[in-house]
Amino acid sequence: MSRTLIVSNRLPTKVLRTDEGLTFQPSEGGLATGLGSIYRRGDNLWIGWPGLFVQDEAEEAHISQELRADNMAPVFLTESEIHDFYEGFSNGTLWPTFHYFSDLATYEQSHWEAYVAVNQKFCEAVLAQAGPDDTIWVHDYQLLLLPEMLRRARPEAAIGFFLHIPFPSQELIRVLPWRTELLEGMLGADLIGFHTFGYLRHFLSAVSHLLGWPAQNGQIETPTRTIRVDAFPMGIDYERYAKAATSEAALAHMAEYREALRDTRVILSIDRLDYTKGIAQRLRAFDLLLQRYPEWRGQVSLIMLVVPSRDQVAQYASLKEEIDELVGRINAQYRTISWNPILYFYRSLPLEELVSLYSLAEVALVTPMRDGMNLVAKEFVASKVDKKGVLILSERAGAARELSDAIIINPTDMGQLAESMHEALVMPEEEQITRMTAMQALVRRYNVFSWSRLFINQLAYTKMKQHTLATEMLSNEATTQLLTDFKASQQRLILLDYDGTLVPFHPNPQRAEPGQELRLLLRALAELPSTRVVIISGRDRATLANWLGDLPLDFIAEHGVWLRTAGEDWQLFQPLRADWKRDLRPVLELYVARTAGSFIEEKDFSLVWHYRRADTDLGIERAREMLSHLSFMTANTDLQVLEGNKVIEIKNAGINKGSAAARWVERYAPDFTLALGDDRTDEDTFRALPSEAYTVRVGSGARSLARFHLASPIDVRRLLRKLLG
Ligand SMILES: O=P(O)(O)OC[C@H]1O[C@H](O[C@H]2O[C@H](CO)[C@@H](O)[C@H](O)[C@H]2O)[C@H](O)[C@@H](O)[C@@H]1O
Ligand SMILES: O=c1ccn([C@@H]2O[C@H](COP(=O)(O)OP(=O)(O)O)[C@@H](O)[C@H]2O)c(=O)[nH]1
Ligand SMILES: [Mg+2]
Repeated sequence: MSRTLIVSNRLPTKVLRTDEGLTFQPSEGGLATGLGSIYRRGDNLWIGWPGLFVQDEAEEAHISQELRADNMAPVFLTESEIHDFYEGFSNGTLWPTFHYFSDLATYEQSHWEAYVAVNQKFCEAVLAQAGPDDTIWVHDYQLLLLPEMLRRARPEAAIGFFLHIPFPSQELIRVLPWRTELLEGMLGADLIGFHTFGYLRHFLSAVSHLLGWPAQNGQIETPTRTIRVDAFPMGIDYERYAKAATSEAALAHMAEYREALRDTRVILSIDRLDYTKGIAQRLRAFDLLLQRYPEWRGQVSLIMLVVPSRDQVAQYASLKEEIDELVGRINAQYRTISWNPILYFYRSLPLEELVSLYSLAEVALVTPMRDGMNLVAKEFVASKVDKKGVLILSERAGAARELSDAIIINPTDMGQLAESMHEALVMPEEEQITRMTAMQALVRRYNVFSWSRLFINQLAYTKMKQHTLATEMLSNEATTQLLTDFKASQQRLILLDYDGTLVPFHPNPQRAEPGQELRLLLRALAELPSTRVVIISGRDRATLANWLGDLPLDFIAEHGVWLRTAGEDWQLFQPLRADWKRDLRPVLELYVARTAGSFIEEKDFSLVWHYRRADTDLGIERAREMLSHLSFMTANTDLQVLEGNKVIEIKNAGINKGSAAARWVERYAPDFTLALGDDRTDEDTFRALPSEAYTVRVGSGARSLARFHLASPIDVRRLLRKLLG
């Protein structure tokens, strides 16, 4: 039976070493609490780190056995892995970078090496568990390399990846020395999920700027695969919180707290200790509230629960000191014998106590500087059974995209924060209920179960589409058949596109020379008996002649405008005009001036605008503009505007690679035809050939008229070498 394997750095259970021996406790943090409710459903398995350094094999065996019974498989980390991978690269490099705290980030080669090694360790742990039909769902920034590692070991596996933290602007990603590896690591997945559309957009822009792979309709095309990307805002186990809020235990706690607090009103703040959560800023804003509105002194207390987290990382330890100091100062300044401004707890609490705090508080103050989602905000909403209470929420938490009925604030605007607390404290009950009702409907409906169902279904759908849409890979069997047919044939025709097919793209087109190895290969092919090898390219004839003209090859240049049979002169496909260039060249020049990095290539009977070296987004934008501009200018002429890979070409209509290829078929009547090409213009060739021809599209999984697919120029050359026998 197929299962889902959840893979994350932290397991939902953490093991602690206490005086009484090992104890097992629920983990804190949104990933563990959020997903904790779903993995037990069905026969699923969760693979991850149990949160401590294990001393010996006996301890390891004991922990494995205990966790196994609860559908968990532990990955143990050594002390130095915890230091370099977890505290170092994950929480000292990636966490600050992805939360826009780049100045706190460290860049240590040894931490990076540990990150690679631990991702590899996770890869082996997954491979040891995963059956061929299992779905693998990898989570979060500690495992960015894992999808690609798994992909290499299991090319066909269904692999999903979800990022729980923000994905920042590509300006921050590009600072990372290992940015390429990290992005490529994620792209090993079939489906990549983010909490918000904003994070998704940043990711697509990073992939397009830093790797050069464009996206369309939520899909990224790499040279070898198509990857789906989407936003899936994570939810919570709504009923668990709603039920817990009315449980006997929670009601008992509530009564106890209420008695101790008498009629003091409560503002609540709950987070892991983290500089991204804006805890210190929140304290200063509370101070400001008491200054601006002295009437709240003695009336309102801030209950602040801070859960210990990552205390071995330097910035976390110093933040703890700052908070201690601030709480001390504010309390010392305002407290009275019967009233404490801030009730500060530095520990974690069990669910019933947590929920009774949610119920008790009139206001929840969730004001992170940056937060992937923030589940505390949703848990507060779910726990408000009587629908009274106000949520103050940072616009920089993922949750703010959904919870628009909260009071949305900018967490750095101290004045706004203080005012929002006042506003919350005086908000009429009716308005509280209206807002809370709307938020509850949303949090109840888009809960953690629907979230995971949506992701897993989307992953299955993506996988299915990959199978049905992709042109068949040129398999070993198909290659064997191709070679047999080739040997048996009397007259062979081989049509080879140049860029993207025989050689990879180069940012400067004039630098994509063939090289000695390719030249030897082409010569050997052309010297086989009864074999015509044709270079069929959009390039100008001079360049092709310069690079390959001395070889016994035929040429189709400028997309079919110029033709040359080996040993003869160039001929025009048909008489053509070029006087239109005079009118259109200034238009292209205008776009060159407006698009840094773009340039014009002039051929005898066409003009090409190249934007491969321009900023990717600007290039796409200008290309769109140019297309509409040119379609207006070329209406009712016999010119054609053609879009290619980062180029726009204007040429005479009716002449293309297909019409030229047809001439060769007519002239030589081959009984074996092989055509290879990577671009839209090569589809004309594929269309023009008889159905028994071997047509092969090179590159990504785009739809093609070709019968087969090959991944890259490397595979093309490998195939051509096989023809030599
Ligand atoms: O494992 P730790 O180092 O102890 O840290 C705890 C977790 O913190 C982060 O949680 C995030 O996930 C939440 C759910 O998607 C989201 O609401 C929140 O905004 C994130 O910060 C981290 O991403 C997890 O990997 C950690 O386990
Ligand atoms: O004493 C506590 C306080 C909080 N939490 C949980 O920790 C999670 C925090 O998740 P959130 O998404 O708000 O932020 P993260 O810590 O993941 O960045 C929430 O589910 C809380 O219920 C907990 O388990 N014990
Ligand atoms: Mg090409």
